[in-house]
Amino acid sequence: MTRAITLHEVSKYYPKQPSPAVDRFSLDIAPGEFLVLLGPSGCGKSTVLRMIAGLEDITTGELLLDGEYSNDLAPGDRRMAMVFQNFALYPSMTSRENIGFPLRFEMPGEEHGPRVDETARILGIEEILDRYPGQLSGGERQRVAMGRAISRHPSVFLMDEPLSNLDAKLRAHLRAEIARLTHGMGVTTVYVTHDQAEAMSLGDRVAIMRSGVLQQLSTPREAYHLPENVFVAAFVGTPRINLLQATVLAPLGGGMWIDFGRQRLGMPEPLSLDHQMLRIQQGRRIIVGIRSEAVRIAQPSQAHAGEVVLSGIVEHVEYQGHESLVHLNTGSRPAVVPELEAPRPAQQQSRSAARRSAGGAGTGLGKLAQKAARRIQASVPAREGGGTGVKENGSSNGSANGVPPRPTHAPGRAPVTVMDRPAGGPETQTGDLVVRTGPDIRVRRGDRVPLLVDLAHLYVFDHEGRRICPAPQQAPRLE
Ligand SMILES: Nc1ncnc2c1ncn2[C@@H]1O[C@H](COP(=O)(O)OP(=O)(O)OP(=O)(O)O)[C@@H](O)[C@H]1O
Repeated sequence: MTRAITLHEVSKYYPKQPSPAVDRFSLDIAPGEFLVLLGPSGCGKSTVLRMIAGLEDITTGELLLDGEYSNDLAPGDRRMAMVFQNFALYPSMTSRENIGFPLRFEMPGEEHGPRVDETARILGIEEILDRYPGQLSGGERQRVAMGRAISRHPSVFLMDEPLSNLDAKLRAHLRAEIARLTHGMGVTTVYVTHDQAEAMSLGDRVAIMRSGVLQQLSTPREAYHLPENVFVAAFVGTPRINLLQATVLAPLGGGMWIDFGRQRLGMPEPLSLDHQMLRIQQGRRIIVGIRSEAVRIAQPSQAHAGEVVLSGIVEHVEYQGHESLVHLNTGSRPAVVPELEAPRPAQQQSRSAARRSAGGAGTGLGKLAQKAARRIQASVPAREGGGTGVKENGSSNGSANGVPPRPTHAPGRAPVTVMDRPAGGPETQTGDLVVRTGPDIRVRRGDRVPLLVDLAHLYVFDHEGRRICPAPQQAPRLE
């Protein structure tokens, strides 16, 4: 049996925390769907997962399982199995005993052997059934942990960064295995990760979160091609999308340019519908997003229809084997999305990892884990609020043009804070634009090279970070 999960306007307030860890979060997960919760550390992913599991109380809002109100359903009655980052195996039990352990409670008095053997066969771990966790590699331990979840025949898998403790090669391998297993079993899966590549490759859909607020719920393809805001655009995709500050110039006499300061992009006439919509941004600060594959190094004479000309000075070439990434300085000012710039502290475990190691081994849905979660003190840094607009050169929310400020954000939709980064500052030394090229590109540091930008893949975000081009209502559906 597999379940439908609905979260309706769910919020979570932890004691003594000024802002909610999860803020009016709504989501429908279909039976058998693989849904990924994606976002930076501290954005509330694990809290959502734990509320679904019943390990965390829901402060306001509703959880429905197969349409039934389930906020108060005991964790053990939800038929869900959890897989954690730290494997959570009992060190004094063999793999066989670890996999069979939850069956003592699920199938009391019954013979567990056949169920354990069946699970081991699915996972290809028959050979390690008689070994202890200390005698297993990280990948094998995680397979055993998954075995323990699978053997229960749950109706839902809840996976909290299950691959983060493994090296990159093993991660990629197990990722494929998880996709195969969960789809094969048709079990509804909710998977938490901060790794966008993992989310993109695994999820039927991804729910991208920031500061407790759902930013976008879509297929991975739509998140990449039609990001709803600058945060999603910057979070999804490697290398990160180029984000440049600009102004729209649209004089009454005609013509339209996107002005980056030292260079301008001329919009071809007649203006497309999307570009006509940009006219209302005349004089305002905008953020332009250009993916690195939407620019090529080529002479203006080679431009196709829809390509416009820029130029840049080569700062650095990153050789990647199958391609090269050319870092260029176009003299523009990059826009910074604060939550994405701060690196994940090396020493600090993710909060969910800290909570899990405090909880120790177990089935993950027991009282022990619940108590351990509550022991986590409010020692984490204060989070930013829901976002108040753009921090750039004192420009305000459109009121300078006589336009009244926008109302505060709709439930669950906070504007995205974007910060100014001065041109010519230390950051621009590594280039403000990254262009993807073939591996054999012959350019040297200091060369000025001509660039062609494909306008069909140009994103424009307003000063609050919302995508305005392609216009939300015009965007073609991808599926
Ligand atoms: N028990 C708690 N008491 C107080 N605040 C908490 C508690 N657990 C989590 N938080 C706060 O709630 C917010 C969301 O935490 P959560 O662990 O859900 O984020 P996350 O996105 O899963 O992060 P990570 O990837 O680091 O695990 C954070 O700001 C965190 O500080």
